[in-house]
Amino acid sequence: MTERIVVGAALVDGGRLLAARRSAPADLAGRWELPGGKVEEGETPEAALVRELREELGVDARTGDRVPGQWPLRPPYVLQVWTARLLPGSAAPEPLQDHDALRWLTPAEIWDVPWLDQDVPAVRGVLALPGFGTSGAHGVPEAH
Ligand SMILES: Nc1nc2c([nH]c(=O)n2[C@H]2C[C@H](O)[C@@H](COP(=O)(O)OP(=O)(O)OP(=O)(O)O)O2)c(=O)[nH]1
Repeated sequence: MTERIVVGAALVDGGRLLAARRSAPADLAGRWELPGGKVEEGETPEAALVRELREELGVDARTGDRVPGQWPLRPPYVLQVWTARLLPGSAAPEPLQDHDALRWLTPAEIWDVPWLDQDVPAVRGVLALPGFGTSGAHGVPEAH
């Protein structure tokens, strides 16, 4: 079976990570995830992430470094994560599609929400990024 990629964004702003609560399907609703979605045929993961963030949250974002690793989801999907930042002038994220709540979490708050089980190792990877929690050093330089 060919592996298919789901991309998740480690969207960081002011030293906080954006977490999104899923509103569907029923078995995932109420749990928290990294916003993102399935990479479409012929699309790069980075382009898919920018598209998904626009569709789901109404934001303009750019991707930075990839968080090392990949995590199995329901076959054939695997989760890969990229750091991302809002572009200057972007709207603030809103839960437009797939989510019913958003939270910006400091590193100390990161385990305050019930992440999807399969996201826990990915979120650990985000926490391990050099400098996460100290402004401006998340693998994505500040946009100017
Ligand atoms: N976006 C996202 N999806 C995740 C995460 N963890 C996880 O298990 N998933 C699952 C939920 C879904 O079954 C699948 C991604 O599907 P999606 O519904 O977000 O993707 P999509 O926007 O492309 O939706 P669609 O084309 O299927 O309607 O991966 C995560 O951190 N982020």
